[in-house]
Amino acid sequence: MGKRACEDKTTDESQHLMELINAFKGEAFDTTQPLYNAVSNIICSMVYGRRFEYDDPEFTSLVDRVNRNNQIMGSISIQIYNLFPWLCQWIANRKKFHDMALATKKQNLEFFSHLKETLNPQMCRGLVDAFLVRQESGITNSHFNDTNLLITVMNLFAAGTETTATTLRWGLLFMARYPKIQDQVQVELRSVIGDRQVRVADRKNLPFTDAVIHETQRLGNVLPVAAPHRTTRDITFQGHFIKKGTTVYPLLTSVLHDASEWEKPHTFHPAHFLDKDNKFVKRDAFMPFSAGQRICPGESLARMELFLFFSTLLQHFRFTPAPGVTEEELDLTPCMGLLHVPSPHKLRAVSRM
Ligand code: HEM
Repeated sequence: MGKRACEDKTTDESQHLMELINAFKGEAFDTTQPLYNAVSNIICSMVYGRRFEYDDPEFTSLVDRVNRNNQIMGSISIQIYNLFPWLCQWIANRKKFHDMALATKKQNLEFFSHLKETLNPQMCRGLVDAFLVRQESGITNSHFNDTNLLITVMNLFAAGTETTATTLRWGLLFMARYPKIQDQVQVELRSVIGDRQVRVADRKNLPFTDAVIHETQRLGNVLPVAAPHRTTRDITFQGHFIKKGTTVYPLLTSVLHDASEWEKPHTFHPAHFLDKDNKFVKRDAFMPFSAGQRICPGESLARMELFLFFSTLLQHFRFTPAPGVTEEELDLTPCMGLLHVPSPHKLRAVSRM
């Protein structure tokens, strides 16, 4: 993930995303759908080996279900169900969740069967092809079975779409809310990149833009709670004894907003990631992808997508609040759920080219 082929797919997708945004002709729009489409297509390219047109019904239904699934997973009723599973028959969202998972499963099985019919082992189009080639090599007792293929693909969509798209939405919202910071990003992009396509290799020459993206992830805090883990031995942590085998939920917010680590923990302050010479600096407490052996496996892909999509959009558009809304009126309170998603809002994207 995050390698050259992914870079090319992302730069190609950013052109489609810009066309979509251009079609709003400077009118205010909800940023959700365009960003979900672009980010979902990266997963489609990686998994199925092809992108979809944004209005293809196969694609719209897939994107819509992945996102509704995540919303339902974060709903209060499903959280109650997770605590008290015996309540299952009274939880309406549980049925919705299962129905949608079944529809996603059915759709994926159709995609897989088409990919199987057209499989050329010499030319793998994506992850599914590579998996099928392993399956057909006749290895028995292997992890390359049908269930693992389906679950892997569904996991990549669930884990890799809303996280990245929501971070980008926070980034654009912060830019509209703090126009002076947006000015600085655009001045840097203009002087280092000009009109050409941004590449991953440019990141080291764009310290301010890089700092803004890191600060977006820190303050946006898209995934406040990492995946549940289990202690592998008895341990005493901060004075509390935790028995081996206990389920623990790492709270990433406690690090990303820790007042002993960050100079301005609750403010959008890109200087958190800049030294006195305005060079980019890494910070140990920056861990939106969690840490340790189970750190997010999509980190490098996500970081590449965030950089390329964000820089390309800022290079081409000026983001401002909808007419009649002042910058100060843009609400930065997140909606509660599994993910921290910005409250509903619209932005204008005015072409700079
Ligand atoms: C800004 C974007 C993203 C953020 C903030 C993020 C964050 C995280 C976090 C905090 C975890 C839990 C790690 C733990 O167990 O402690 C995780 C797990 C995971 N992420 Fe990401 N992620 C992002 C994008 C992606 C992308 C693009 C992919 C794949 C294409 C991906 C695939 C996964 C998978 C498969 C897991 C589960 C790993 C496991 O069970 O061990 N993520 N992610």
